[in-house]
Amino acid sequence: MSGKTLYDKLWDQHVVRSDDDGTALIYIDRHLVHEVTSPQAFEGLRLAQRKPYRVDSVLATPDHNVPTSHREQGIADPISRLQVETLDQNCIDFGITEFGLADLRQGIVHVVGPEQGATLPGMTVVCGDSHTSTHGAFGALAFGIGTSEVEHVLATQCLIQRKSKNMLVRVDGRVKPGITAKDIVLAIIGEIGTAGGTGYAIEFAGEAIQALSMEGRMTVCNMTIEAGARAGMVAVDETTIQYLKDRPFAPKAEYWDMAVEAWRQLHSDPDAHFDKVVILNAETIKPQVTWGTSPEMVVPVDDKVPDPQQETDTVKRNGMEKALKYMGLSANQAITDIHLDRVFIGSCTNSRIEDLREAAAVIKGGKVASSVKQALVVPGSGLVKQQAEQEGLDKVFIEAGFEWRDPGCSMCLAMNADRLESGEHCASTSNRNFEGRQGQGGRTHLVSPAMAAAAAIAGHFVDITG
Ligand SMILES: CC(C)[C@H](C(=O)O)[C@@H](O)C(=O)O
Ligand code: SF4
Repeated sequence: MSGKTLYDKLWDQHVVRSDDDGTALIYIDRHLVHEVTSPQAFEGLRLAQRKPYRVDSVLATPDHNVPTSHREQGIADPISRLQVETLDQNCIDFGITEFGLADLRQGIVHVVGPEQGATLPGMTVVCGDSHTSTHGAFGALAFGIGTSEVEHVLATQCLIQRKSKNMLVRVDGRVKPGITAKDIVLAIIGEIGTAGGTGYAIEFAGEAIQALSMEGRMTVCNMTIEAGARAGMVAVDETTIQYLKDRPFAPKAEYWDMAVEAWRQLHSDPDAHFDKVVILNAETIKPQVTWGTSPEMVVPVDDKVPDPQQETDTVKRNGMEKALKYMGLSANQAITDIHLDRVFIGSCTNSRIEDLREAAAVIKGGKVASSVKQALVVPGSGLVKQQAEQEGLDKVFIEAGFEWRDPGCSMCLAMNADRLESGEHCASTSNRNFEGRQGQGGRTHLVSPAMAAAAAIAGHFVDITG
């Protein structure tokens, strides 16, 4: 019998009951909650006169609808205000810990969980949000769920699931200087496509992944959902353990030692079987830029916008033509000729301290190009913001002409005041570039924080490694 993958181990440790039809009831250790997908779930609990099964497993924070400036004025948009106030009230009524708008610890739920040590190795972590895959970076089984499942987990601490197949994405070798986790994951999606991971749980491994910090691993796992897989994960190692030590929700004293011992088992066995294996060479990865309306429409910055005429598959060709039209780009145009109207550094993909450091390092001394209407830096949490300010990063951004905002999802999606106007091109460190994602008619180019910062200064994309 072959050994177990990391995913097999996490799955087996949480099965409460398996049924012959292939479904299983699994136990959930951590439930993260935000304002968008929770109101009906709490309403369901109320109607059924239920209480949360394990209230200390739940942690809530508003993120999608929060303003990122002038918070003292409250939330202007009535729908956004209602969502945030409803979360506050639900957390009070059900006794749930919430980092509200006025709390320094508030931020994007996928930044807040790990930062607090609320996400730990070996856990099952769910949230009514597709980017819950982020938390898999800690050797946890983490995936997004729908609102009815949010209610189910609140009420029972369990979920009915079907086990996925195992996929290994191995990135061998070391990346070149200037290449970040974002470039790695965009290159992976460029390779396997947005449906490449459908039906699989992906484990990311190899020298280039092991060499990443926890922030980098979170960036990679964050975009697993963009590769079609609900869960992505990385094995536990010293990097994981060091990151978690002394975090507020992490175990303390003798419990810490016991936990670390158990966490060290959280890796795939050498003889584990994967249903699919994809291998990339880190040395060949260049800074990535998306040119289209899907994360798989990505090329290296020194390349050109692809020509649909060269595509033999008619479905793909039509998709490319449609994307080029929406994006206002022409075939064979150099990526470095794409001019930017706005720049957004933020989102649960790239708003952690390291991301801000990388962006600031590129800016040093430079000024945002006069052709760029707006360049935003939105830290992922109040604590990230505070840390960045202690390091003086805010000054680097502000002096260069960036706006230094308060934490939230911001321009990642058009659910708050920060958005693109129709036709505008944006260099964005977020994870989705679908039509209208950052505002109706807006044109998103997904890049790393360093690439976004360099584009803000130049006014167009530049090869930061060239
Ligand atoms: C609003 C929420 C349900 C959604 C998600 O699930 O991912 C959002 O976070 C997104 O990134 O599109
Ligand atoms: S930052 Fe963007 S991707 Fe992340 S949870 Fe918020 S809206 Fe979703």
